[in-house]
Amino acid sequence: MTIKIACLQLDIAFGNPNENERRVEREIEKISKNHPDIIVLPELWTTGYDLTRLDEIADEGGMRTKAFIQKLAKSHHVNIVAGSIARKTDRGVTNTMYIADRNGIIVGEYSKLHLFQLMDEHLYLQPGEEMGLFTLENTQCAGVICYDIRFPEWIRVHMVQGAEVLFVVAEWPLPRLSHWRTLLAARAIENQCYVIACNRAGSDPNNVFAGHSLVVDPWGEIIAEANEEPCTLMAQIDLQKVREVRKQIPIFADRRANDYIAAEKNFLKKS
Ligand SMILES: O=C(O)CCC(=O)C(=O)O
Repeated sequence: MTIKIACLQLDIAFGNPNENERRVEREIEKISKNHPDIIVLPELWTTGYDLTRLDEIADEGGMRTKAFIQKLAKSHHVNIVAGSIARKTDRGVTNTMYIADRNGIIVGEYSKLHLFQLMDEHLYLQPGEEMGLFTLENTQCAGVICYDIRFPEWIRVHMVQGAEVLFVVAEWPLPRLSHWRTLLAARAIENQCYVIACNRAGSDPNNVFAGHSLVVDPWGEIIAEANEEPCTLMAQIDLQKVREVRKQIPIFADRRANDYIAAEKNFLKKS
């Protein structure tokens, strides 16, 4: 089964949800003419990293964003992995991804677990409490956000529960572009899954972002990659390839989870 993906590598207007919604609406309108099955947006696409103004600009309960992407998904009959947004909750603001299917139904949500101290996330945001598993096009998928890709054990927990495609949404800065490419390829190889990674383009008052959205196949080959400019990256993925690679080198059967847990417990007991 093949699935056509479009990653919208947007430049994000700093702290301006109205303008960002206009951009996303326009881009989705344009790209829908190519009939993608799944459209992916970057991290914090409504506000960017305007963290000091979250009181003003974060989305109360994610209500506005959910309604916005549900409407677009339904009217263009396309699945949307809607990057992430700053969401106000009872326990503070979370960095939250929503997923809408072709009928405009929210089929998943995930809030970033690992907060990135280098960009002050820990001062303004609360970590998520749930996993990022969801089903799209009859395929088990996982979604994580930016810094999360530095934590292979978190992604592994999703993969052992059957995920075949990993969506990564990001605002990854240019100085660490080489980490971005290497970490994404490593996550694909070690989990024998497709990795669909949508980064933002452009800059904000503190950072220049890397772009280079990319799609990696389960053998670790990069099958599509953007440059640093705003653009839409298109790719076709074939799920048969996941099954073939997993059959050829059966890492999920060969892994020794109980030994890892015992070794870690032992270490913790001693330390
Ligand atoms: O891990 C990194 O180098 C970048 C992470 C990041 O920019 C983020 O999580 O927003």
